[in-house]
Amino acid sequence: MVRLSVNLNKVALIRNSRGADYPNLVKVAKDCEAFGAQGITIHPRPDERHARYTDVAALKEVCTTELNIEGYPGEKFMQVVLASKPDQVTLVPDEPGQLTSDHGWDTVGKADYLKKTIDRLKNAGIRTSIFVDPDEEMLDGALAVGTDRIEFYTGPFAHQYQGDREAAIAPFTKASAYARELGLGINAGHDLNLENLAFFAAQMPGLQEVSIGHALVSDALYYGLENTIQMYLQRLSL
Ligand SMILES: CC(=O)[C@@H](O)[C@H](O)COP(=O)(O)O
Ligand SMILES: NCC(=O)COP(=O)(O)O
Repeated sequence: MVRLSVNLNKVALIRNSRGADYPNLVKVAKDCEAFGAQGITIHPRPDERHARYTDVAALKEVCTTELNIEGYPGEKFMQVVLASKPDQVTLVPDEPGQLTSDHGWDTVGKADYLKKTIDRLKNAGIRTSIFVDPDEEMLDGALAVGTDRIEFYTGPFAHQYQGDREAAIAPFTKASAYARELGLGINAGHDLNLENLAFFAAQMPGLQEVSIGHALVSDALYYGLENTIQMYLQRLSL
């Protein structure tokens, strides 16, 4: 089974735009879970333009499925996740102020930093995942730094999907088989949507979890949140 973790960054973005607490992130998270989501993700960035650091503790109190916190492991981020102990922390190599995530870690060049960070998280009992491109050298590096899982950055797959989906998926299928050989758990995310998700999941041996936010929240404008979550779950069950 591939778990669906709903990323609520875009819900937080709407909340923040009026300086009040509506939509309320905790309520939306609980509703997503009631509607079938198997996890909740947020990605607080240093400017807190969508998810805020304080959202981590608030969500930790209510989430009954799996709470996944994504982000660059600056000291503030680390203090917040070590205090709240979400189920999973996904390390992402984003610069402060980056519009959105657009690449995976250099797990070889940043090995010392990643290893120290992963050790701190694992010592606190938190499962770790690191955001990577589908590249065998980077997967070897991921294994060496001790992460439990990797999350494939699926932006390039999503962008190429319309033009040539076989070419788009090929590096991911290959890397996914290699990650399994190494014993790494496999997550994936970025720009997955109703059109590309079923194909992606079907071609990815061992895929454990997808985190989806931008497209899912956008689809909810048309179909409603409950229907939308069911539609994504249906894509994962094909
Ligand atoms: C790592 C990743 O792909 C997601 O966390 C994504 O970056 C969240 O998207 P936004 O921050 O752009 O909403
Ligand atoms: N880790 C990917 C994620 O949480 C959501 O990315 P997107 O669906 O908002 O592109």
